[in-house]
Amino acid sequence: MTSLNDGRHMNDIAVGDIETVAVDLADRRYDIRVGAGLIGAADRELADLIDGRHLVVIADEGLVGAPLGALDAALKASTARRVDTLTTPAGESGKTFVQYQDLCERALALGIDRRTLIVAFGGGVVGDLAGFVAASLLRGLDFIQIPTTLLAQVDSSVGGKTGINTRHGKNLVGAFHQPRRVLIDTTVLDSLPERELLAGYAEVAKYGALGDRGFFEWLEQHGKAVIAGDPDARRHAIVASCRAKAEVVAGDEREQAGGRRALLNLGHTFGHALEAMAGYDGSLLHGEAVAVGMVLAARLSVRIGACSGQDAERLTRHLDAVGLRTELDALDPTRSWTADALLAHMTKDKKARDGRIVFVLLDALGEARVRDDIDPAQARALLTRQQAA
Ligand SMILES: NC(=O)c1ccc[n+]([C@@H]2O[C@H](COP(=O)([O-])OP(=O)(O)OC[C@H]3O[C@@H](n4cnc5c(N)ncnc54)[C@H](O)[C@@H]3O)[C@@H](O)[C@H]2O)c1
Ligand SMILES: O=C(O)C(=O)C[C@@H](O)[C@H](O)[C@H](O)COP(=O)(O)O
Ligand SMILES: [Zn+2]
Repeated sequence: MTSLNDGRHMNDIAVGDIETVAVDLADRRYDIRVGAGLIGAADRELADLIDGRHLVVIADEGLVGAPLGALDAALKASTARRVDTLTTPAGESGKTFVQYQDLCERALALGIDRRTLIVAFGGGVVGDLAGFVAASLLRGLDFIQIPTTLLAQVDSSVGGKTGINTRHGKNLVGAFHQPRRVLIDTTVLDSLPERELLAGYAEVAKYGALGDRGFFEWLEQHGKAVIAGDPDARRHAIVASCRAKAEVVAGDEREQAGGRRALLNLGHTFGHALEAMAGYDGSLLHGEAVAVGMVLAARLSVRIGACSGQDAERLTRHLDAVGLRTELDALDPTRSWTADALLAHMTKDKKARDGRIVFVLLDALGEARVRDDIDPAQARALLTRQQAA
């Protein structure tokens, strides 16, 4: 493992083969570029977009050191008119109104204009926050995503959902704002702590569970290699995930009723409620909540007769096998995750309609469906039973 501040210059890493995944959104079409060493090659990779512009990098403060140094050096070697960097606190507790306001004010103090290009450099927190800053500053600035966590590389940097948390729940204030490009440097994950890798892996497994049984089977064979850092396995998992997400987003950019994008919320109806209850304090990471949320969604699917117990069990076994927690009680045994409190949070989910909770459930492993016909008593009974277990 490479530490963040070991002095190694990421510009020194040779750029390997690069794969391109297109997000096909007509006039807002963009490319996701995946390869080793792309941060140090950002000047070349972004040359067509930089073109004499003022760049404002919004970076996770935890990346100060080698990764940010490498990006800064590459951007300063580009044709940018000027490069400024604003850092913002690491972790979920930083995805707030306060940080959003602070970043907007600091960016405005730099003398930005409508040609300023925002560069989001960090995990999903910084991507969502910087994306929302870009969506709203001067009513919309171009932005680039350079994701540095597994979660951000496979999910949050793609698709244009940006936003912040509120005391009422996750991502309740935000905007759809697509990036102009996504630059995925697979080597930056070498410094990511295992807990964060695992949390990101939950979103990788999600793509298999919701729509691609073949990919899920591949993950059963190679998931541990993805987490351990095998370069080929990791790259395959990232590219396959980006392809899956790009396809869904291209077909349903804004999560319309009846569209497919809501499927990407598998595990999130329960997961976001768990995160809200945990208080965004780092005790429960987004991906960790999604893993438990997917297991609860699978069990609810079995309970209503939509999915076989074997498939639900297989999903749980795989998440368990790679090292993710799958049971409510394993999250924090001292906390009471009561059904009432969880259901109250779930009614505030953005998918809810007219007071009805909308779930993403499984018909089978690899086949998910959005369900607005679930009696909340079924979810209550499931959650009550999980607690008693
Ligand atoms: N917009 C979307 O479509 C979407 C999709 C999924 C998740 N999300 C959001 O993403 C957020 C979670 O993102 P996350 O899991 O990336 O968490 P994160 O952004 O908090 O990053 C996790 C931690 O890793 C550190 N870190 C980042 N890169 C590193 C690196 N290369 N080496 C070492 N440490 C590094 C950060 O400082 C932070 O402490 C949640 O807020 C979630 O709601 C959004
Ligand atoms: O991109 C999407 O669409 C997703 O649902 C991806 C999720 O992994 C992500 O956590 C997203 O932010 C959740 O969406 P939200 O609309 O419930 O905030
Ligand atoms: Zn998610």
